[in-house]
Amino acid sequence: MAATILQAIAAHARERVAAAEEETSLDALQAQCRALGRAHGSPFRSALETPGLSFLCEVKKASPSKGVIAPDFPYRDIARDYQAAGADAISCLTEPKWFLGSDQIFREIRGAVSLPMLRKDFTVDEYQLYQARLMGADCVLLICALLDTDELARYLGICEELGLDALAEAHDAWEIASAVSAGAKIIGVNNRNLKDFSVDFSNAARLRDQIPPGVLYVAESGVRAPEDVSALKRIGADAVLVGEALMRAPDRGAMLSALREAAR
Ligand SMILES: O=P(O)(O)OC[C@@H](O)[C@@H](O)c1c[nH]c2ccccc12
Repeated sequence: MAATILQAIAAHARERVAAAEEETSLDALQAQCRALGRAHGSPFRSALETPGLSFLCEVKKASPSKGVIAPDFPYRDIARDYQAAGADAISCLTEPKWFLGSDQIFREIRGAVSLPMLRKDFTVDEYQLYQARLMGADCVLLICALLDTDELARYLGICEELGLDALAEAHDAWEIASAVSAGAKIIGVNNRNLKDFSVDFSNAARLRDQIPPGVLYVAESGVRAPEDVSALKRIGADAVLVGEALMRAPDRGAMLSALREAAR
């Protein structure tokens, strides 16, 4: 079977971890985290728990399916615009090869806004969880298609120790069941299939009932217009993750305001 792009991205993530470990060992990273102490307060989770639909706004220069989305990429200004227009949290891609993100971009945005931040990367190693804590992330992404239930549970345990929230991302009922049994408290259902990048906007709605009460529910990808937001609000999503539509908008603040209006 031909390797999917997801597998290629994951393999590259493993190489990135190996290269980073040459510089700083896992032990050293863990010691730095201990010195920093556990993060307090779960601001990411709290942002989702507030009544109404929360907006997770993504800072993303490129993607494997679309190539470069934002040639001009004033990422700090973009994050500030999101914050000014009422975003509840920011999702920042740090994957360098396909999404043209970086840890440095994350850190700079962290310094520019006060909103909770999701470090969006392809978690394949616990090393990345400690990295996330040290770059000031409030939440990490755990993609169920890359991790079995035991790994998910182990990573969720490390996140708990570090005081990080975790967004477990699923694409089908089976992956949701895995996330639930691993103990995920925030589950995202992606409308985009990461194996072939096709987007089926009804996916998040169709799988809504699979998410148990008490687990926060994030609908991800393919939100283009106010009516998409209203549809996700109707099914009782706690949050929506919007990337490309905001990144391409000539006036990002105005676009976010229009989307938020549709969620009222
Ligand atoms: O740009 P969109 O269609 O609004 O989608 C945003 C976000 O959901 C998408 O970037 C995403 C969802 N899950 C991911 C996992 C890895 C990288 C990216 C993603």
